[in-house]
Amino acid sequence: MSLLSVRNLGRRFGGLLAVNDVSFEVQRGQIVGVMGANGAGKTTLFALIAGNIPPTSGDVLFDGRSLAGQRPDQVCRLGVARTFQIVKPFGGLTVLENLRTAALFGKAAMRHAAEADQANLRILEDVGLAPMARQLASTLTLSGQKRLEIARAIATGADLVLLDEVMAGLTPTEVGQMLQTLRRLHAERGLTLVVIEHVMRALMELSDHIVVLDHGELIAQGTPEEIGANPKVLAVYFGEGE
Ligand SMILES: Nc1ncnc2c1ncn2[C@@H]1O[C@H](COP(=O)(O)OP(=O)(O)OP(=O)(O)O)[C@@H](O)[C@H]1O
Repeated sequence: MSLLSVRNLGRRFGGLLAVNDVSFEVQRGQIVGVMGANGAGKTTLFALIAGNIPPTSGDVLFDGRSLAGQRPDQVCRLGVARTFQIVKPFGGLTVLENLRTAALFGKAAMRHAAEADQANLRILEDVGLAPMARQLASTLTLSGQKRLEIARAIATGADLVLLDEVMAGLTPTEVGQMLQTLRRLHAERGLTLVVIEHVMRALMELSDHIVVLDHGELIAQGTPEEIGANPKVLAVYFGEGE
């Protein structure tokens, strides 16, 4: 059984079909990339999976269970966590304190702050933020804040983590480092990842499987090699093929 099944999912905003009859599967342990131009519906797709907004049609199954009508906190407690494109750490709290709520109220459901801190320090080591654990989150660089966002999603104890443009705005060196971090987290923590990214080369390197959205519709899916050679994808990105 797939860990995540997106089934004929749709979301309308007034006259606009932001997500239109989208279906795909994510297997446990996979890294699935989501590609698409600005406004293609990628972030709306994440918001629908994570329960931030309800779908107008279709369904999402997580581990065989429908997420329809579930609030974000309920979806999180089932084991799905997401990051946000615009990072919003609690700037007045330390990096470690930022992770506490996630560990106490997410699927991990830890009972005590000390227990949460111990587990979260290991996560901070994995994302390269351990030296900044006691620093205020507001003092982190953009790359650091993106890493904190990832750490917070993992601290919930999620099996499935949805990463929304965690490489946007990073330098090429930082993108390389982020790819290494994501691969390590995936391998060592047995996470399943769905990754939205505009940095196409990075997405091609990282993903086992890629889905491509265009104007809300899924126009292609397959391995990175298949997507790189798909005429519909080339037409959307480079105005060639077809
Ligand atoms: N709350 C909303 N109300 C009305 N329209 C919305 C809302 N959220 C998104 N949209 C519209 O839905 C479409 C898809 O937006 P979405 O943010 O999902 O695209 P995206 O692929 O994530 O784009 P980007 O790469 O720029 O983040 C866009 O036309 C957007 O303007």
